[in-house]
Amino acid sequence: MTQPIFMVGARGAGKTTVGNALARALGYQFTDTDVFMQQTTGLSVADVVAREGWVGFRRRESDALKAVTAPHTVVATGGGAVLAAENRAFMRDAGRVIYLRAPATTLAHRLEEYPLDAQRPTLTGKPINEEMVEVLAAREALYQEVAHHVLDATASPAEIVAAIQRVLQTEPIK
Ligand SMILES: Nc1ncnc2c1ncn2[C@@H]1O[C@H](COP(=O)(O)OP(=O)(O)OP(=O)(O)O)[C@@H](O)[C@H]1O
Ligand SMILES: O=C(O)C1=C[C@@H](O)[C@@H](O)[C@H](O)C1
Ligand SMILES: [Mg+2]
Repeated sequence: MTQPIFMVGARGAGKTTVGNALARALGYQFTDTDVFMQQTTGLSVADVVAREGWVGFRRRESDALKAVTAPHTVVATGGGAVLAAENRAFMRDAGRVIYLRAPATTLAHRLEEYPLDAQRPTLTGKPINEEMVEVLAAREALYQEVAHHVLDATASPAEIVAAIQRVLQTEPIK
C-alpha cells in the first residue's frame, strides 16, 4: 500500500501521537495539518482564529490538507477537518481514513492534562467536559461517515498502532 493514511477524530483522540508512531512503524513520512499551518504562517491556531475567525482557519486547513497529502505519508488532521464536505470527499478518495474514537470524558481528561491552549483555543467557551460532549454530538456522524476504519482510541498508542496495521491489511469495508 502506498496511499496516504488520514487520522481523524476529536482533539485529544491521539491523531498526532498515534499518527507519528504509525508512520514510524510503517516507514512512512508523518505530517500534521495543525503543525504545517503553524510552520507556514508562523502563527498558532489561536492567532489565526483571532485574526481571521474560524472561517479563515478552516479555509487554511483545507488548503493544508491538500498540500501535505502524498504517498507513503500519515496525515494527522485537525479535529475539525471533517466539518467540510470537500475535505471528507478528498480524504476518502485520496487514501485510507482512520477514525480514532474515544468518549468525551477521556478526551476532556487528556486535554486537561495537556491543554496546549494556543493550538486548541476553546470552540464553545464552555468547560472542557461540556465542550467535548457537544463537539462529539455535532461531529460523530461526520467522523463515522468519512472513516474507512473506526478504532478504539482508549487503548495504548502501541496497541492502536498494531490494530491499525491489522485493518490496513484488509479491504476497507465502507
Ligand atoms: N492512546 C492514548 N493513550 C493515552 N494518552 C494518549 C493517547 N493518545 C494520545 N494521548 C495523549 O493525549 C494528549 C492529546 O494527544 P494528541 O495531541 O495526539 O491528540 P490529537 O488528536 O492530535 O489532538 P488535536 O486535534 O488537538 O491535535 C497528549 O497528551 C497525548 O500524550
Ligand atoms: O476540533 C477542532 O475543531 C480543532 C482541533 C485542533 O486539531 C485544531 O485544528 C484546532 O484547535 C481546532
Ligand atoms: Mg494533533
